[in-house]
Amino acid sequence: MSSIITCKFTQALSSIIARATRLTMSMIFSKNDSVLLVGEGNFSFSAALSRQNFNIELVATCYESSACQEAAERNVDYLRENGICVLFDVDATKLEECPSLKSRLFNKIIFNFPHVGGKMRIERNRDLLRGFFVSSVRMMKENGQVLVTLCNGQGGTPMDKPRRRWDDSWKIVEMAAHGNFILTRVEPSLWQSFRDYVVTGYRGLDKQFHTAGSLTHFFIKSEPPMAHNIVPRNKINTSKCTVDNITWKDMINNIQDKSDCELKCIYPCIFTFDLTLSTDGDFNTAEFYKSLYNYAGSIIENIDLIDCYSSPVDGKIKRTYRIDYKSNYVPLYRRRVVELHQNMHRLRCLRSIVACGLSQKQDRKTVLNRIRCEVSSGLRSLSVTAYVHEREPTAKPLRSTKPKSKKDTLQYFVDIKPVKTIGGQGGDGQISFMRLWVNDRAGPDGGDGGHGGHVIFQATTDVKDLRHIDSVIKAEDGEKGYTKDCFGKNAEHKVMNVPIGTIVRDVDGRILADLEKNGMMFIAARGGSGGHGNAFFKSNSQQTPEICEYGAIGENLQYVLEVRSMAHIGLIGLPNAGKSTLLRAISRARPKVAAYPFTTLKPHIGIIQYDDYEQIAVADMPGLIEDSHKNRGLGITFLKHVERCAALIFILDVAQTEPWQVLETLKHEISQFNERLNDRPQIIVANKIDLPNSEINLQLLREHVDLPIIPISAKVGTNISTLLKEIRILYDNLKVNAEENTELSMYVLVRSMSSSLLTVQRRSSLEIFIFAFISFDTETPSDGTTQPLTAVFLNLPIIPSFWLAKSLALLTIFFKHAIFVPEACADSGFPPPLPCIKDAIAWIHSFAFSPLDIADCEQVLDINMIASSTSTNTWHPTLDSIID
Ligand SMILES: Nc1nc2c(ncn2[C@@H]2O[C@H](COP(=O)(O)OP(=O)(O)OP(=O)(O)O)[C@@H](O)[C@H]2O)c(=O)[nH]1
Ligand SMILES: [Mg+2]
Repeated sequence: MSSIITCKFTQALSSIIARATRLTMSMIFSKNDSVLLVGEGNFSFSAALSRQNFNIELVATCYESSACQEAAERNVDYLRENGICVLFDVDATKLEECPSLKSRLFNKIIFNFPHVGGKMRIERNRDLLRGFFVSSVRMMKENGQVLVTLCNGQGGTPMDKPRRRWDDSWKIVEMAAHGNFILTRVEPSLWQSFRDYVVTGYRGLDKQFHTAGSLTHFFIKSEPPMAHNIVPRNKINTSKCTVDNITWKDMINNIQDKSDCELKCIYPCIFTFDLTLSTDGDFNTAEFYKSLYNYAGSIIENIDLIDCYSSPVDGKIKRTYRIDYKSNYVPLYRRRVVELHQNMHRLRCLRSIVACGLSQKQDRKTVLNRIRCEVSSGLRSLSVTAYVHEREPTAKPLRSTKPKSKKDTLQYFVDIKPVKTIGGQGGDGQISFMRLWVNDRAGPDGGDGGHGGHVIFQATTDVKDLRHIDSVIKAEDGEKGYTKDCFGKNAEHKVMNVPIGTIVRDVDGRILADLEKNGMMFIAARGGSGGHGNAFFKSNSQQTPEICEYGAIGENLQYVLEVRSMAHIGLIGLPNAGKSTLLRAISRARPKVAAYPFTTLKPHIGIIQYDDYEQIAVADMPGLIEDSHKNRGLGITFLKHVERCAALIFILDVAQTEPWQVLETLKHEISQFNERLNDRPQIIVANKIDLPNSEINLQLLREHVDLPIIPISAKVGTNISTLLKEIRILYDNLKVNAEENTELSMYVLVRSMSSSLLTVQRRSSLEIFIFAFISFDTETPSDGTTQPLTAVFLNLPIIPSFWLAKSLALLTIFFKHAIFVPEACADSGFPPPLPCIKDAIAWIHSFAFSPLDIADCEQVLDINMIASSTSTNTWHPTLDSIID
């Protein structure tokens, strides 16, 4: 009986839910609406919506190029059977690029649970939303709506329970503003009653999103801010407002300026920025408010005077106002408001603006930026590059919101490290004899020892310096052999990660390897091989050998590791110029700052992050002084670090007199270390412009130095953003130049001339084939030539002699030029280079099918013969000339 009641109750409940759903849906969809569904992972939502029979025209799209799951395939079949258009490969941020959607407009565009995949990618999810709104505005009919359903907390509106921090949310209202949409409604997810709707999670069907508390956001199109919609129609009469302490709220209180637009944006964003004015005494607040009211009164929520002070530079009174921008009708996003805010300079009545500070938080009490120079003329002419690139889009530096660590662990950048590498010892062989109960002399069964591990340096992006490398690196030893023919275990190789671009030198300074690509390895010390056990020595004549081998000792070699590129940019300046302060201001690095010279003794690296995920490394250096090259101060040996920076920033303290002399000194000192350092791209920065006299010194510096100068205050934070933009422009130029140069660069790096293995890498797309013969047949054949036994193909593995003929012939098909490395033969005690190479050429020539152009080969050989008489390093220019 009770089960019948339950059953009836359930039926009644589901029919009520179904009716309620239909009612809600009928309020959303009108008859014959064309609806575009975006990002339909498994098409279950499209199928569920079509089953409701709302008389609407559906187009279902998804990002993937096919339906990968069975359920998705079923849904697609169902949709197609019912005449619904299903499109694959549709990017939600480029809807207009889809050929089938190009000429169509829709009443509704629905995007449920947008996500880029992976966890915690807030920035990228915001980009997705922004791109979607910008794209969908082109696909909308007039009065169309966009519906976006997000998980609880993602949207960042007060409807989210619990509400996340604004900067931790996807900022849907601001992202929609990029497409000129405003939020008009937020409802608990409309589709919860769709039984068949299975939300695809970011890990596929099996891990779904938490849809509890999800919200559907409704957006409509609006107009971007223009004069007619941000300037209020009702004008202010300021004749009565002569009091100086009048507030913004008082002034606009009596003005009812209703917009024609009926639909209001709910939960609009508020943007708060500061404005600093230089006043001459008779400042009229009412007139100032009126100017702002007539400029953008509809979107200004409030204005507060937050600071009023007398400038130590020019003695004028500075007034800092904090302006809140907010609109219920016009879509606002940060960059748009920043432009509006900065355009205030154009207002004649506001010519005295000295700074447009951008405040991070509303409740912040301090004035962030007090730029002491006139914005309209001064700032624009600060730097040629800044001026030229002013209108070009440059990536914006990101400010880290995470607080810096308070630990006082000093972390220096280690870019040179001498290391001793010891390969593991091979395990000893075992002597043992098997005894069985029927055969107590079953023979020798001592196993071999395992091989010792190698020490390997591997280039990886995971590490940036050599701080973690110990001065002695020893690989594990192999295990000894066991009885019963059991072999000892080979030891694991010891792989040490080094930064990409690490150069391995031997103790004499010769370059042995350049690990310039991710994953490249260099075997620094080979482990010894394991010794044979006595079972190995069993022979017909010796059935019970009582001998075994000891494991071989691993190689013990010393190297010097060097990181070729330390940072993109190096900071050069006198002690106390503010280099460390600047690095602290622009990055999360924490070099020590103090008012005494030579605070910094070793380089520090800081990373500047940009909003296009580019990272620029900046190195803080110890201070340089006059006659550093004569070993005054810390000397100039630390400039070897500067050699590894692609560009330089000269920091001058303009609070001191004659800063141009300082610049001369710095340039002279670095030229004493390496003349070519002065040719590197540079930026000149005038620091400490917050101090008295800096204005005058800056002016004089400009007269003496004919280069762009960026005035900053590293301590106060003035003009840092301009500097960061300049750094980015410089970096982009560097990248372009680097890409152009790599085509023709090529290095030949030889590990150890006396060793039998050479390591050479090809660093260009040119078809050059490099090889060396490392051993020759000692038995001279009748024709008097020697024959190569083993060759090392320097960009290929070792090829044994019996493969040599064929392999060589095959290889020469693919390569236009060949380069011999003759030193290998010379050093390994085999015939002297010249006859040996001639033999080799004759030998290659003897192949009937060899397509190798001997003329070319000989020409190359001539050059190489000259090069081979000098050190390895001199090969670089030689090889470059070959390529040229
Ligand atoms: N007023 C003012 N003081 C600054 C500014 N930049 C740096 N300082 C001060 O100058 C002093 C030296 O700053 P550091 O950053 O240690 O200088 P440094 O160039 O790294 O000095 P060394 O490491 O000794 O070469 C500190 O007391 C800073 O507070 C600035 O822009 N304005
Ligand atoms: Mg310092």
